[in-house]
Amino acid sequence: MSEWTIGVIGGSGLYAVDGLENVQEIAVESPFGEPSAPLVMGEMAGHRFVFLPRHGKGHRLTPTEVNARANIDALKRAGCTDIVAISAIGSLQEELPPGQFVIVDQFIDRTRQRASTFFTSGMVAHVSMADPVCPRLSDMVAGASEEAGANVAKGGTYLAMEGPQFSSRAESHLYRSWGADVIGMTAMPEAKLAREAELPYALVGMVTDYDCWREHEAPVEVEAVIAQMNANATKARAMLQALAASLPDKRDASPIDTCLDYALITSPEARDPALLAKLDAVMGRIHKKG
Ligand SMILES: CSC[C@H]1O[C@H](OP(=O)(O)O)[C@H](O)[C@@H]1O
Ligand SMILES: Nc1ncnc2[nH]cnc12
Repeated sequence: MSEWTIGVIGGSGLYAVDGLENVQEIAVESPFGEPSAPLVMGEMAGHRFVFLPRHGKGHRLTPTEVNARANIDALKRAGCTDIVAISAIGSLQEELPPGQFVIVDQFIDRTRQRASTFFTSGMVAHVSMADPVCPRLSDMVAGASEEAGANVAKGGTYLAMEGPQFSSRAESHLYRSWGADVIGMTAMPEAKLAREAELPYALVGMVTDYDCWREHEAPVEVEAVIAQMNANATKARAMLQALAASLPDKRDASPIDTCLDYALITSPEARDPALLAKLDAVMGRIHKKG
């Protein structure tokens, strides 16, 4: 039996996956609020997959409204061992054209209106975000993306903006000057929360547009993003099938599986029992240890 359960967070244009067997839709309750949608659970090539459309059924939720805490908590409750997130991204670099897949490995977080930690007053933790994605999972999704026929850039810095409006040209130039390669509105705080929940996370970004920094080109509009995403979505689905086919049954431990061992700072007697109860999934491994 496979030791992997891959949570898949589908972004704009990817609202379902292909090839799942024994599919069940389950509404998972989270103490952090409502996840974006019920979880779609099934199997591919003998491995469990759990799919969640980030913006909800019919793309109801703005990037700010996506409850990333509830989503990550629900995926953890559903037994996910790892998370593959998929996102539409704007390109800030000439050599990353629409259609290109970028396996993101760094972030600049410019979001400002989102709950970005599970660990609030009564249970404080400081996880490392120096290396914010899982290298093993990122390598696997890079290989699977190539197998699906995509042009793949391994590594890239993702600027997370609040949205929902796209950037001004001045902002787009500023982010380029900071060394950002791609831009989106959702992978933060998602990646931070995955790390707090001890879930290895990889982000497959699919370039849909050149944002608005190219002075002589029309600025990004949703219509163009969706048209390009529809073209990319077939490859994204094939990438997931290639990933399933490439996974061994055995899952070696990742250092991310136990990263809270170095992150919790509140002394046991100062911990808030009510918050600890809410963290029964996020800190499930530590609760079990007693
Ligand atoms: C539809 S354009 C902007 C929208 O697309 C991206 O969503 P996701 O990351 O969920 O694929 C971007 O972050 C914005 O939310
Ligand atoms: N240009 C862009 N800016 C922010 N998010 C995006 N998602 C896709 N394209 C984008």
